[in-house]
Amino acid sequence: MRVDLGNALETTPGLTTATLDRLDDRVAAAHERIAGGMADDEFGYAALTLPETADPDAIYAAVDGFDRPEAVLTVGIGGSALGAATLSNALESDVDAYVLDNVDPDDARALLADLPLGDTVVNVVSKSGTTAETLANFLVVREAMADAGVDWTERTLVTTGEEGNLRRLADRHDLPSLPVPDGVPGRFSALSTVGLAVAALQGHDVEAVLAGGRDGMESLAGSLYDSPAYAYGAATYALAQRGARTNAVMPYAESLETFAEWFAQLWAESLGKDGLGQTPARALGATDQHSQLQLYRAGPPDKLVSLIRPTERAEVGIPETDLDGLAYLGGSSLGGLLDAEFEATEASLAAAGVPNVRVEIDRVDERALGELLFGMEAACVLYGELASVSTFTQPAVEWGKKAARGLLGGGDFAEAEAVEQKRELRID
Ligand SMILES: O=P(O)(O)OC[C@H]1O[C@H](O)[C@H](O)[C@@H](O)[C@@H]1O
Repeated sequence: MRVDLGNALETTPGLTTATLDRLDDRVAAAHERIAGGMADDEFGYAALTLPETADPDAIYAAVDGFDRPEAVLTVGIGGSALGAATLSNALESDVDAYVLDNVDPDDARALLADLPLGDTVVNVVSKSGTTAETLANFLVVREAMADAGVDWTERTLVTTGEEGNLRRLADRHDLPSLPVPDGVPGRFSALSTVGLAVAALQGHDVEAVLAGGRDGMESLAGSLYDSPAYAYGAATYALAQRGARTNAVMPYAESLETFAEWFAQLWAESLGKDGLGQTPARALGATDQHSQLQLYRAGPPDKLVSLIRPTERAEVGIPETDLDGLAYLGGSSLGGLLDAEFEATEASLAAAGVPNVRVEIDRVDERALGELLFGMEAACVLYGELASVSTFTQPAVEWGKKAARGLLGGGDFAEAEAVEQKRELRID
């Protein structure tokens, strides 16, 4: 992963090299804290050791019993789904991957009607084993399988913590199961059993993903000038301090569209604390040049745009044409056009004084994705250290989970009472 901060200099809000130099002492101290947390397997920091501690053989062994399926359906939400989805939507496979995260009845019904249930592996993932959406969806999927005459116990893989409803269910039915590693919050679990089981089921090279993560680990250092991940974390932090409240993440590759979703959870849940944080916005280049870029360039000067691209792409030539005004496209390629759009967007933002950061990987493959996921996690942890927030908790999300559970009669939660107190100003 390579990071180029040039277009964040002398912008509004903006950085100067003097700002970065001053920040670098704090990066050194934060790096020591992070390295210490990793060495002691502290909660959260342990996620950054996954490239070394995750066991690919255990993952392969857990999925071994399922002959290459036609499809894999992940039932999970947030950190229990987005890492796996990022990998499966980035990498090609003849095993189709689907995610059931939301509890939208129309969507669930349509998905289940289309799936070849007899040849699908259901990958249920929940760290807590109690998330209402995941368990409800799983009950629906299980019933659909039974209705279709499929023995769900033969087609289900469970990934969960040591306790909770899902662990009990796996034990009761002797289902193949994987543990969620200790000390790893869901949004930091992409490089663990949570994110990698689907990759294994799809025939991807799990070891290469972890090797990419190790590349990322090795590039952590006590100076932002020596570490692309820390350069990204430090620059985004400093820009946020100066007013870049929104970070629009814009990969220039369809295959990385889900990466932006994964990033959004990582950034929002980890850093949105104590009135601080940076709102992640999801965009896709070049498509969103034609919808969102106007705002990013000419709207309120409270944004940073992160432009992400692979430097190698598939070669698809654009045929020559003698149509007036289009001849310039002929002989070029779709990738060449996309790269030109990427560079034009950077320049257009820079010309308007809007800070933007370039993040590049060599190509969209297992190794580069492992490095990218690790790099952004490390960037986020560094940002959290610099901002002094509790990066690895999500109390605001837990509040809503309790309120919903209380409403559904799943226990006595004071949070549910707040729902009754909703104010109204109705216009019918
Ligand atoms: O894995 P689970 O326990 O089911 O949790 C799934 C998700 O639930 C919550 O919304 C948390 O805020 C997320 O961080 C988590 O990823």
